[in-house]
Amino acid sequence: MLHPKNTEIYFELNTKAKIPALGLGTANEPEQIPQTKQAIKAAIKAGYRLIDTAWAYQCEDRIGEALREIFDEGVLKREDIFITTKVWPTHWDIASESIDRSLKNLGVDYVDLVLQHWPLCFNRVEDKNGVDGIVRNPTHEDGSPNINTEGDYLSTYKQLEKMYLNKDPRFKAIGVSNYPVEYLQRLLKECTVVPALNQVEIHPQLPQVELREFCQTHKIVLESYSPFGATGSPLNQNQRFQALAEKYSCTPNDILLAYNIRQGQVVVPRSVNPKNIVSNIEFVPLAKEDITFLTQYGLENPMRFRDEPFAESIPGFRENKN
Ligand SMILES: NC(=O)C1=CN([C@@H]2O[C@H](COP(=O)(O)OP(=O)(O)OC[C@H]3O[C@@H](n4cnc5c(N)ncnc54)[C@H](OP(=O)(O)O)[C@@H]3O)[C@@H](O)[C@H]2O)C=CC1
Ligand SMILES: O=C1O[C@H](CO)[C@@H](O)[C@@H]1O
Repeated sequence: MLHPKNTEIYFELNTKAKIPALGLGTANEPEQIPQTKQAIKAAIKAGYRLIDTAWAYQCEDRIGEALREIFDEGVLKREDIFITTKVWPTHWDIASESIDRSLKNLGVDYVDLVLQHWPLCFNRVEDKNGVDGIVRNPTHEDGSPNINTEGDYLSTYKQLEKMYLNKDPRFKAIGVSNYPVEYLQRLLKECTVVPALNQVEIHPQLPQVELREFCQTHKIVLESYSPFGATGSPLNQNQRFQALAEKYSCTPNDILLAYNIRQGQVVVPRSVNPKNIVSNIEFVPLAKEDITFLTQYGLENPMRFRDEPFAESIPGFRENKN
């Protein structure tokens, strides 16, 4: 049977815009940041049309360089690529400035989606070695996160909402990231614009069943980050996923991508390896019973791979750490 490639599948946001099911993640390790430009070019050549980035990844300028060269070739235009960027908690009270900075770095007039990166407020600490002169993850002397205790995490989304309602031309849709159900419930009570998307860690060992049901009810697209368990792709070593890969004659990574895409979830695997970038476009028709099996396995053996000390206060983040 003929199947589409992952890059040929699109989902719909509550704005009616189409979002590709597969995108390229760009939270590269610091030593890999210089490889971002070639990774973007390899991905676009392979058919990717979604780039997931953020001010905090320190690679938006390299994505901008790649896009300039791609657009100069004259085959693809800005509107052919879906770009997501995010507002980091250091910019929780200056979301508009953060968007300006990202657009300048990326060299584009607008992004398709802007997300609040984390429901947290950091104090801004200046340091010439920081990102644009700002410490990305500020901490106190004892190492604990330097949270602005007066700040309200919902304030960032409210700023995005106000700009969106004023038809700000710098972005087409707004959303959130790392929001648990409790925070979404509060957001829906206090805001009128339903987030188009919530980006969270999702894979068979963190199936996010409750969040998934909530987002489905409210027509919020879920997007999976760390689909392979982050750096080194540790999930592809899991024997259960390897056994399923044998059944479908594919790789465990293909199973992990299909787990999301087959459930209507956008997925943004990261790679700077052109071979892996190309291989990740292979679609696998993972059957319903195998998705159920994987989810059940995850409910019994939950594991969160992206552990951030600053996320301790967010409901759900303390449990199941790798
Ligand atoms: N909103 C948020 O808070 C967060 C968002 N994200 C987003 O999600 C993206 C993905 O998550 P991330 O945590 O980076 O990690 P992933 O789960 O995507 O794993 C990345 C690792 O998988 C490897 N890999 C990729 N493809 C293959 C393959 N086919 N076979 C074997 N190994 C492979 C990569 O190595 P190689 O380069 O050698 O291919 C890399 O080491 C991020 O880049 C970012 O855009 C991530 C974390 C938090
Ligand atoms: O999106 C993200 O990626 C990083 C790693 O750079 C993580 O902290 C953040 O939420």
